[in-house]
Amino acid sequence: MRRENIAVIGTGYVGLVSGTCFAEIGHQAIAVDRDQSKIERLRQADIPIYEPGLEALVRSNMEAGRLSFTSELQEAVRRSDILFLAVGTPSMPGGEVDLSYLESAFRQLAAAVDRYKLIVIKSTVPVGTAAMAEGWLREEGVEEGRFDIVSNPEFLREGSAIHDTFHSDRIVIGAEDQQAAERIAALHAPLQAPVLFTDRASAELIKYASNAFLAAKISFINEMANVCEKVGADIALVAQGMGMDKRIGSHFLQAGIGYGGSCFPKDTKAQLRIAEDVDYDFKILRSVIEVNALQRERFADRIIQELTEAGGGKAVAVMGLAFKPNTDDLRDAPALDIIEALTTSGVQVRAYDPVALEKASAHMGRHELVTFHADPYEAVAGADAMVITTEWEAVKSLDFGEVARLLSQRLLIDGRNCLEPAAMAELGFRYVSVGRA
Ligand SMILES: NC(=O)c1ccc[n+]([C@@H]2O[C@H](COP(=O)([O-])OP(=O)(O)OC[C@H]3O[C@@H](n4cnc5c(N)ncnc54)[C@H](O)[C@@H]3O)[C@@H](O)[C@H]2O)c1
Ligand SMILES: O=c1ccn([C@@H]2O[C@H](COP(=O)(O)OP(=O)(O)O[C@H]3O[C@H](CO)[C@@H](O)[C@H](O)[C@H]3O)[C@@H](O)[C@H]2O)c(=O)[nH]1
Repeated sequence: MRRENIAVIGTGYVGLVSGTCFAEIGHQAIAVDRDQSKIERLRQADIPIYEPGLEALVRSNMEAGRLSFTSELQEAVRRSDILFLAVGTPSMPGGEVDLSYLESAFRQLAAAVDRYKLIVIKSTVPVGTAAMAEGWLREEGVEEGRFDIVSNPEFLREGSAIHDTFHSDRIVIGAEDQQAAERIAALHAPLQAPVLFTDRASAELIKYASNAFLAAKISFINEMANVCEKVGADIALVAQGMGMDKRIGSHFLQAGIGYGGSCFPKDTKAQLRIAEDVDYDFKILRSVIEVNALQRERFADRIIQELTEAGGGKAVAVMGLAFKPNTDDLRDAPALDIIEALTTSGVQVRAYDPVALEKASAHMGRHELVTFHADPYEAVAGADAMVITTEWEAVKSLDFGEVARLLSQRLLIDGRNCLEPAAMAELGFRYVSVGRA
């Protein structure tokens, strides 16, 4: 294998995980971030995000001299032959993608293009961005022939990012230049993943299409769950039966309070906007987004209805703040919207999360109706109901006999369908879940 000198620009989830994994498979990787405090922490192998297994991998690759961190972008570019861009591409209020971080990184790196550089866009970007980035480099005076730009979207999930990288379903390489494409494929060869070569526009679109399709699966199963509640069917069995059909597949059919996180909400809105910009009304996607927002609202309404029917309780323990287990990421976390809806109705919230508590309290600030608890039993003690918003193992494995004793009313509302209805009923709970009448 040819050992490449790689710079990864941006050390969020994607930059940090992919830079570390490139080092792990034998390349020389330097990870760059403009956030100096992040770089100082990373140099001590102090990982700013919670991602299982990442710290050990960063540490061992730093010790082996294959991974380093810097805030000097141009220095990193001079020392490297392949540059991966993994900066954020957040949503703007109208759904359009904010490419300002990407543009600024391209313009900054231009001054350091002292010889041929192979530049790879790993950030999720709208169709046409790779072509536009060529224009940014030319405007900065970089000569034609000194670079190629390749699109190589990232498909890892938070919480299982390292596993996903080493067991990738596919590596998509969108390029105009065949040699550039083959070099990026060779770089990934130790991962032994299937490679799909495409043009750049198709690669850019594959990323949005994949996220939009997965989000659609979730909204579909959530609507089926809502129907199940009305007709007295069980969504878990419906999903199981559907998933046994290989054409449908069993993944992403978990009904609940809908999707959140740093990707699905922003990427579905971006894809809708991309379609609008070419005069296409992407009707399914519009509904997927609407259903997802409604699912959170329905759940908050259900909690209030259950509290009222149980005699007007006013305090709930909200278990899980991160948008999914095994991450401390709070971006577009359903729990935060649900807490807001509850407090707006005057309900007191006793919030628990095994890893995201500190971030959540910093993010939400002080609120007279919200308290944060590092101990799950303390969160539950004296509350009128327990609400599950993230299916953390630490929540699923609680001693529910003890929870029943600590709650002032045995009301358990499970937004992730992660507990067994019969077992909860046996403990005397009124157990409410999504789509399981
Ligand atoms: N988070 C995920 O699970 C995931 C998965 C697949 C794809 N993506 C996509 O990957 C991209 C990055 O996502 P993320 O969650 O890792 O982002 P993030 O927002 O967590 O991190 C981006 C990092 O880039 C840094 N940065 C911004 N401008 C810079 C510059 N000019 N020079 C150096 N550093 C700079 C920021 O300081 C920040 O640390 C996005 O486009 C996202 O949609 C994310
Ligand atoms: O059956 C399911 C599966 C997921 N979710 C929710 O969907 C959201 C996203 O989950 P997941 O896809 O596991 O996490 P992400 O880390 O956001 O990963 C998605 O977004 C990334 C960023 O683009 C992509 O790289 C990944 O392929 C894509 O799965 C979370 O809120 C989950 O709770 C459900 O409600 N039901």
